Amino acid sequence: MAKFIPRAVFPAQLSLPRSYFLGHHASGLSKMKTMLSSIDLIIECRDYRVPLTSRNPLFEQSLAGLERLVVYTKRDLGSKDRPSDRSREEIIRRWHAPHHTLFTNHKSKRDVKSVLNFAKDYAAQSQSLLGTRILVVGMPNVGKSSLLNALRAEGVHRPKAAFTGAQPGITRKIASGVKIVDRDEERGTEGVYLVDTPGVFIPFVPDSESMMKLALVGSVKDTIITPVTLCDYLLFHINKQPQGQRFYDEYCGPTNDIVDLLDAVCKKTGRLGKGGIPDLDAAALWIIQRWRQGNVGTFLLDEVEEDSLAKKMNEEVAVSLSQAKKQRKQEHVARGKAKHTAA
Ligand SMILES: Nc1nc2c(ncn2[C@@H]2O[C@H](COP(=O)(O)OP(=O)(O)OP(=O)(O)O)[C@@H](O)[C@H]2O)c(=O)[nH]1
Repeated sequence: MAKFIPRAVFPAQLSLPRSYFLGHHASGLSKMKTMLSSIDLIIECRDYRVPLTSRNPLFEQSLAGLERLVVYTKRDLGSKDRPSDRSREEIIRRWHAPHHTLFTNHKSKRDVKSVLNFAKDYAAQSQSLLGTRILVVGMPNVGKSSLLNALRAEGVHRPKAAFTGAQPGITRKIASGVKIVDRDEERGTEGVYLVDTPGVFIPFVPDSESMMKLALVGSVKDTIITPVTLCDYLLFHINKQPQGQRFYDEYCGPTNDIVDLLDAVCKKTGRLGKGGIPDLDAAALWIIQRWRQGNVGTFLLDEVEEDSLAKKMNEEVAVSLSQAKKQRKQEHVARGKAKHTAA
């Protein structure tokens, strides 16, 4: 039998939307800016599976100058604590230096404690008389509220204070501070409070592949990109993993054809519509959900190398320059039209 060769590239999807910047993202961001003077520390949450694509230039601009802890959430979905995972994390740490970086699974006591200890040490150092206020920011659905709840449970043994959910946009407004560390007389520190914020999406996603990555990790609603396209992109990544096809070999042999895979899944799992027609969308959504739950491999969608962040930042500059050029052109055309109408 011929050796299976996975696709080397995924074709650009020119018709895909590349923005998802909603009203509550914009209002959340402007409210955050007005609060910064009363904030001591920022915790920026990033999804472990997309350490580059989840970089939001809006946070870089708005939060520059403030002390920041970068927390990579959902580590359990991207790492098995192999030596290769640990060396990747070292690279990511170096990207963010001098900011401190931590990697968490919200269900791991050890991971949650590492964030809590950072917050306690920070509070001890800053000796704020009014207590320490920490703003938690990040892309939609990255796990901000889950982290807040886990920190509160671990730190002050109190019940959940924020709603969480598998779709983006559960948190719509900035809440008031939630206590995660009590006043400590011995250390002479006041309490530590976390302020949860709505997820804020990137204003303009540079390419269709980045949009699909953000959709796969759940930063955009599942209705924005068709499930079959998204699942096809996931299949592209699955096939790139060593023995990736073992995640679907109970349905069919190795394939680069998403319809073949979905067809086989529909037949085996009974996802059939009227007249026995395979429900490809339902099968695609099912595979995507299984991946999101960690049942279809533990891998990243971004490639992490020492210089990847620098490259990404250069791309961002190029995109914003070309957008500025486009905007100037549109303004020029609009001015021309206005003159014509006036004449
Ligand atoms: N596997 C795993 N799932 C997580 C982790 N953290 C959060 N989640 C899940 O991710 C989903 C989103 O979590 P939320 O805490 O609601 O995310 P958010 O960033 O507050 O979302 P927005 O309301 O869009 O701002 C939920 O289904 C959580 O259970 C994690 O460390 N590991």
